[in-house]
Amino acid sequence: MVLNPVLGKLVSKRVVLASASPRRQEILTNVGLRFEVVPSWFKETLEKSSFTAPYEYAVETAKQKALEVANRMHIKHMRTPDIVIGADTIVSVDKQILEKPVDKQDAYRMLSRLNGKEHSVFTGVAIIHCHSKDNQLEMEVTDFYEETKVKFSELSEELLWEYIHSGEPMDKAGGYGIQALGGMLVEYVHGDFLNVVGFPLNHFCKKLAELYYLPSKHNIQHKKYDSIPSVDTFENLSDGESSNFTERKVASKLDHSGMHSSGAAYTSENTSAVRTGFTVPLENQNAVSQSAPKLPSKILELMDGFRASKALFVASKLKIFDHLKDKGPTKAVDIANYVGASVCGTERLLDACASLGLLEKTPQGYSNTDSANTYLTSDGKYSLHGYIIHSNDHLWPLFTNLEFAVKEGSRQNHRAFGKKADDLFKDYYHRQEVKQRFMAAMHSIARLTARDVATAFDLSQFKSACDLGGCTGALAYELVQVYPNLKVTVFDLPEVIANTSYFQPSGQHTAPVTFVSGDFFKDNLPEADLYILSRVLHDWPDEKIHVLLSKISAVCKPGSALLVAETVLDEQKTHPSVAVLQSLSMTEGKQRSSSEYKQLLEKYGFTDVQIKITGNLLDAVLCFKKNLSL
Ligand SMILES: Cc1cn([C@@H]2O[C@H](COP(=O)(O)OP(=O)(O)OP(=O)(O)O)[C@@H](O)[C@H]2O)c(=O)[nH]c1=O
Repeated sequence: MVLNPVLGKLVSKRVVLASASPRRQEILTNVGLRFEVVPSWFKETLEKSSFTAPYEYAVETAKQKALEVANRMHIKHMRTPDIVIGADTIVSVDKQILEKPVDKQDAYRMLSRLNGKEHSVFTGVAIIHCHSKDNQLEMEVTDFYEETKVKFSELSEELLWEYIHSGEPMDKAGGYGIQALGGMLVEYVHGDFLNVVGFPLNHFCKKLAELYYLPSKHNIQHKKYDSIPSVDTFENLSDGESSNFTERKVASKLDHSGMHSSGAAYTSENTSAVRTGFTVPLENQNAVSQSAPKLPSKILELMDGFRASKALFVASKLKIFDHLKDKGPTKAVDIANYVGASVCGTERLLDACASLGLLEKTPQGYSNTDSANTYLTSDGKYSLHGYIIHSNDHLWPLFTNLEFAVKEGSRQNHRAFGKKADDLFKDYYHRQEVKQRFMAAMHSIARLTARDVATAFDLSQFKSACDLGGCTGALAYELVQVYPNLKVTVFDLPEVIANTSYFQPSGQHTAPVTFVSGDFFKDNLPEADLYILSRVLHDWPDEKIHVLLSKISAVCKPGSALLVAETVLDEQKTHPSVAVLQSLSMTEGKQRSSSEYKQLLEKYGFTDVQIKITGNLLDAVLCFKKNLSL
């Protein structure tokens, strides 16, 4: 339950907390907000002397933390969140800014400065609303700060050192945690206590109310938002894109005076627009247009989505991106000749790709965008070409029959391909060409996700791993790069193992990876300290999973572990949509939430189940075989 209706407005949104702070996670979880945690990689190294007031530093740092995550998720992980929240807490005393101490001596220096005095704790917060339009990331930044005054008692040296040796100060601004032992140092607090802990919840809710409350025409200029509206008021709230958030966006002026580190312009106003690579439509610069009905852009985008997907598929199939790689601008007629297609048809396809941000068009011709070079050419390290072709040749026909799939509740292989696959993978492996296509598709996703899966947990304690259904070995090769002492066995069907040589990485020492053929439902599993199931569990029905997990549990020695890589659903099972939409293929398996994975794995004797949402297409779940002596 979400008590506060403002937070309720976020229920259907993909919210990301760009913070590693466990306190922030707890404060927001406690009020029922559902979000994904993607810690920011932004280094807190802004030049403090360039800010006139300490809170400006906290706000800017919060903003940069959130922008970094929004950009990374959009570009690197191709998962654009709806909202990214960033925060930064600092302590200010005698015009100095104190952050987290670097060591015990530093903690002592900080606590001594605070001793017996009043200081201010500032938390800067940035709320970034993101939209992906024509593959460009559009962001709207709202930021604010909260100040709380805290006074320390006069404390003895001995007490300060005792406190420092407790270890508590090290990951906390100013070197103390008011919510725990540090509470004993504090004489009084004036202001929001949670602001000191790391997140000004009350101010955050007010800010959301400001963003989502739809004011009438009369009060649009004058309404002051200094309280969280009552539930009644919230009956005026509208949903999603028709909310006041869009209204405010229309009213905001675009001020190109500010540039953030990635070069996108944003205003320094409280609510501001960050726009990357696009111009503001004229009507949006004019506040008069507020009364005009807004385009339901999300719905229109969905309505057209199939055309966009198919344009991408056909351009990939015709190898247009391969042809344009490392080439200057090329005329449509030359591309048409190369691909053996009509000039007029090719030109329309090229224009469509340019409009989707996949190609660049100049008077000299068409060329690849950077992301086309990286992801759409067939031989790139992070090429998605294999998965795109699989989507066109396999998923598209299945989804064309979605209506039957929903009505009958079953996979539509017979309608799509004229035959019923009695076993999920039999059809794939029947023909060489289909087998290669499927392996290339799996390879694409594995390459793109391998680093995040391999580093989601510290696996350096394991000497040997066995990747069950490890296909081309993409994850295995990544694991041995990250953990040089690890040896990985890739275990997969003989038909798969026979075709893996094509996918071996070049220029990498391949010895720590070996391939063993077998059927993980029937054959003995190779011995290992760590078993891996990447993108396996969601494909199979409960009976098959029972066979597989029972076998793994039986061979796993106490203390050994199982790493599962899947897209983990939120508890409501509506996000991330990539997994929810995948379910529509109607395989007999299913996607699961964190609690479902935990329950499933515990049922087979695994404990200490830890789940890491990576922000990439695959998340990671690590669990350990129960120690019998416990
Ligand atoms: C004064 C005080 C601070 N904190 C913690 O101090 C960190 C500040 O550092 P930050 O840079 O704002 O955040 P972070 O922890 O580095 O996380 P991130 O957002 O990823 O930068 C946050 O954790 C806060 O809770 C407490 O837990 N209790 C207190 O009384």
